[in-house]
Order: sequence, then structure tokens, then C-alpha cells
Amino acid sequence: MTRREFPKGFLWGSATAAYQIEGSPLADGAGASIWQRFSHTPGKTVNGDTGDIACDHYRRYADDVKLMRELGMQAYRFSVGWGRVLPDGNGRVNEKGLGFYDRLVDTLLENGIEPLCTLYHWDLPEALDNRGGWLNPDIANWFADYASVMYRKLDGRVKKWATLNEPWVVTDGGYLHGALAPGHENLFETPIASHHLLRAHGAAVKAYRAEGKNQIGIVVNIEPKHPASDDPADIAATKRADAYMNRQYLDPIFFGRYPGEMKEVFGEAWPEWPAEDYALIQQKIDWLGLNYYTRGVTKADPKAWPVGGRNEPPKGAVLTETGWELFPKGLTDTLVWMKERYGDLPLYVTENGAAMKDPPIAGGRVQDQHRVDYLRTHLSAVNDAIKAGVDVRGYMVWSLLDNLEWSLGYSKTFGIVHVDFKTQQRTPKDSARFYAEVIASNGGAA
Ligand SMILES: N=[N+]=NCCCCNC(=O)[C@@H]1[C@H]2[C@H](O)[C@@H](O)[C@H](O)[C@@H](CO)[C@@H]12
Repeated sequence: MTRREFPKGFLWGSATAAYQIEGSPLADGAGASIWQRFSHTPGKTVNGDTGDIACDHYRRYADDVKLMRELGMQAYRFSVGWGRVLPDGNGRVNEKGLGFYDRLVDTLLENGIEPLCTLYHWDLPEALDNRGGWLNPDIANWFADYASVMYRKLDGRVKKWATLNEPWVVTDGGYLHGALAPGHENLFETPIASHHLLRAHGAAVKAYRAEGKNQIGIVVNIEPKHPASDDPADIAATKRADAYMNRQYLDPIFFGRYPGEMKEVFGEAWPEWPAEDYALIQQKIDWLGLNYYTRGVTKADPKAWPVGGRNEPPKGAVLTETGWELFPKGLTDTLVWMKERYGDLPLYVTENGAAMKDPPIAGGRVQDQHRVDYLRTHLSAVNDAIKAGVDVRGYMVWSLLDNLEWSLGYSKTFGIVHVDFKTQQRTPKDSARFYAEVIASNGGAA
């Protein structure tokens, strides 16, 4: 094993999301989310899987925090179920829902684990979706009001906030391709939802500056886009794919403008926006979260909405169970690119992991060597970015637990801890043992 030095104080942790692990979606006065509705709509998820129970984390959180401590975790990135706290999406606060996150944060701190809080991880209150959701310009204020409720309750104990998780997936999955809640397939709605997500992000950051005393950022999924060949059509499609996924959200935040290719991508569906929107979106942020899984290889294809290019991993590529190419160098390249394009602000890898075909439990072990190898190569890639001068401050493995992989249900498992969904028994996999060694050696075991 090569010794890999990570900076002193590098933050090692794991990540999850409310709807994927909590269960009890309507308990204690919680309001339904769009994922409650979507997962209960026949045909929307594999096997009709829902988050009704999931990992039962709403009730088992104390044991899960204890498990994090046993693994030596220093941080835990979780998300808040907006509807649990504001059942109608705005207005009255559900104190019991807020109380869950209050207890979770205290339990984490009592166990020496830093809480990182994501305000929005895809589970919009159904009540707000019924009023247009991300298509209603008022959602920027709804989101900022909800964020302020959370700041008042948790800021100080939570020192790192993220407004949104992966706005690209929210819109590409939820408004364009219909694969995710709320399940729309509408080219015209997609850029409108994106713009309102960015305005909501800006409004929440502005609200934080008025009363927060710590740090706030945003979490984006980025993957390097490479042309399938040197055919000019492939190269042009790759540029559009890069703009659409990788630059569409951070360019407005850092430069106050969308990438020029967006007009090409959306054509007549691409709207114009007023200058004051960009001023709101451009609120200064303190840190950036990168969710990295894979790279994209783009092949020109006029039928492939909306960039006119489809993802085509090269022959011989090794794929995970979700069909994503193993490409750890892309993590190094992306971290370097983010620093060079957006400046030297603190970066955190807020998600990185893989769905692998795990062997069944045998003798109390899950020998997920593929996942160990994935983590080892990607941690090495993070270390390469640090050596290249990128200010990477932490790494959160996706995910702590096997959980509800959205529309794929429980059929795909990303956890370093196995969950038996019949008994709710947690079993650390070999990858959890490996990760515990990595943490204990500050990366040396990678
Ligand atoms: N081709 N291709 N491209 C890959 C595009 C990745 C987009 N999906 C994500 O990043 C989601 C993120 C989410 O936060 C989490 O809630 C999900 O459980 C994980 C695993 O799916 C990842």
C-alpha cells in the first residue's frame, strides 16, 4: 500500500439523504414530499419500492450514529426533509419534525462527528409542488424561509450548510426525462426549474448572511465530458453536454451568466432572465461540494435530448451496477478544473461511491472488494488533486448505508454498510473496514 498524505484536519465522513434512509415519511405531522407521491405511483420505481421504511433511520438514528463513531467517522452529511419541518412547505413549523434534526445533530456532536446539513436533497413538499413547485418563481422565497427556520435552529452546531444537492439531476431527472419526481417530461419547463433552483439557492445564501455565522455552499454533480471520437460532431456535442451538466449551475453563481451553449441546447425553450435574478444568484459562497461518480463520453446523436449527444462509454470500459464507467482520473481532473475555473475556495468531495454487485453476507462479512478498489483508486485521485494544489478539505463516501436508490429502489446498493431491509440489521462491509483504516491513518491506508 502506498502511503498517501492527506492534509492535517482533512475531514473524513459519509453522506446520506432524508428520503433515501429515514422512512416514517408522514410520522409526527410530517407533510408528504413529491417522492412520497412519486414512489407510490405504479411503475415509477423498480419493484414499486418506496421510502415508507427505507433504513428506518428516523427511529434508528442513534444506533446509526454509534455505528459511524465505531467506524471513526469525523463528519456526516445528511439532508433535511423539508416537509417534515414545514408540512405545507411554508408557514407553520412542525416542531416534532424539527425536533428530529435537533436530536440528530446533538447526537452527532456528542459522538464527535461534525454534521454537514443539506437543505434540499430532492424531496420537495407536495404542497408546494401543487402550487407549481420549482416552476413557481415564489419558490425562492419559500426556500429561503424554510432555510431560515433551519439556520435559527441548528446554525452553530451545524457549521457547514449546503443549499441544494445536484440541481442538474433535479431538473434533468424531474423535469426533462421524467425519471425522478415530480416526473415531468418538458423541454420548456427544464430551464425554468433550473433558474428557479438557482434563485432559491441565492435567496437562501442571502438569508444566511443575515443570520448565519458559519459557512454555506452548494453541492453539484460534475463529470468530465470526453468526445467519443475526433469527429467534429462528437466534439460539438461534448461541449454542449459539458455546458449542460457541468457549467450550467456554477457559471451563473460565479460569473452571473449561463454558458453560451445553453441557447443551442434548448433552442426556443431557452428563456431570457432579468439582471436582478443574476444578482441574487451570485451571492458569494464559502465552499463548494463535488459529487463525483464517473466521466461522460459523448457521441453525437440528434435524437438524444437535449444536447444532441448520448453517453457512450468506450469498448472495454468497466462499469458499475448503474452503468457508470470507472474513471478515477476524472475526479482529479474535475477538482483541478473547479479550482482553475471558479477560484481557490474550499472544496469537499461530498459524494463518491459505487453501486456494486455485493456478495451475500457470509460469516458476518460482505466481501465487497470491488468497492474497496473503487474507494482506493478514487481516494488516490483526491490525493493527486491535493498534490496539484487544490484546497480539498474533506471526503464523504456515498453512502453510509445501503438505501433507496430513487427510481432504482433497493435494487442498487451504494452503502459501505449492508442493510437487511427485512430485519433492518446493519453489517459493515469490507469497504467499511477499509474506510475505517483510511480514516484512522488520515488516508495512509488508501
Ligand atoms: N451517466 N451518468 N451520469 C451519472 C450522473 C450521476 C447523477 N446522480 C447522482 O449523482 C446521484 C447522487 C445523489 O445525490 C444521491 O442521492 C444518489 O443516491 C447517488 C447515486 O445515484 C448520486
